[in-house]
Amino acid sequence: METVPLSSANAPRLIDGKAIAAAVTEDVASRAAALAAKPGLAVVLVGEDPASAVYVRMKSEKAEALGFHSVQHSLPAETSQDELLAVVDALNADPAIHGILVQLPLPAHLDSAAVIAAIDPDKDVDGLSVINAGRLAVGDPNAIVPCTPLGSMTLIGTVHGTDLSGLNAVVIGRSRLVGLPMALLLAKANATVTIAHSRTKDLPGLCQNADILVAAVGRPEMVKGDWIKPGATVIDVGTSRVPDASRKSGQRLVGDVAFAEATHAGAITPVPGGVGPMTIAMLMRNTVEAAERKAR
Ligand SMILES: Nc1nc(=O)c2c([nH]1)NC[C@@H]1CN(c3ccc(C(=O)N[C@@H](CCC(=O)O)C(=O)O)cc3)C=[N+]21
Repeated sequence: METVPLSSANAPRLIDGKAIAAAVTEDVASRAAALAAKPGLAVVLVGEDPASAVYVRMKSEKAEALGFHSVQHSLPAETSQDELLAVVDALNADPAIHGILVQLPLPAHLDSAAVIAAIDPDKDVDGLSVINAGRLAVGDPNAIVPCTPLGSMTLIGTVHGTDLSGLNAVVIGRSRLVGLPMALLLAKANATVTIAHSRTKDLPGLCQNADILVAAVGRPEMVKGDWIKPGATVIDVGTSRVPDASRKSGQRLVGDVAFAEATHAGAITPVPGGVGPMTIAMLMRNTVEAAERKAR
């Protein structure tokens, strides 16, 4: 690989997810204030995974900051399937709750598909249910779209606008939460989309053809600099914690892209401060929208 020196002259444009998320949440706050009843968001956490606990707290705090009715259910790791389903049922029946998020992954003894299926589709602000996945696939405007892809599309829009005609997009990852819905949204926006995954042949060569590259694998710095087409827009969905002795915490957050090598990208999202804040902003947006629909 030819190494491109890091200089301000050829550095990629940084896509400031934090600032764009702030604009989204400002709009959400004004929509929330216009409603007679506060939007209600319930976040359910099972077990004590520390990373999940951090994210859940960030979500609850953001909801409170926006004037939402915010409830958090922190259940012990040994919660049974029936106990968790009873919590979901109670939230489904609660008219003060418009959005329900069950933090994933759940402990191994729980059946997450059955839990997600139990959430009222109109309160499924994660967009994970079969109903919302189907609505998205067929273009039903009532689809609740998963937050990370929705936020990623907004970030792409700041570079390319909403019409991606003629652009090649490669999505690495095919998960229900990110890769699959991301590919659908890109195709809907007229991009030519390829879904890549662990069995893809010549992933670097495929990526080199991408005008828009979305990395959603969860493998730290997997995408190398020479995989990136000069001028490409790079959306880095990964957030992995890696050991870093120079930090007080002993670790640092890195994406799926070797950021320091991406000097010739046209635009790139940093980690942290890129897709992550957009995910939370879009969760708030999906919740206020669910509350608006209920009020109609
Ligand atoms: N049902 C469900 N829905 C989810 O949306 C969901 C989930 N389960 N399980 C885990 C993943 C992960 N996730 C993130 C959200 C925000 C940041 C975020 O804001 N990150 C900050 C950094 C935060 C930090 O310092 O740790 C940033 O990138 O700037 C990251 C990751 C949502 N997830």
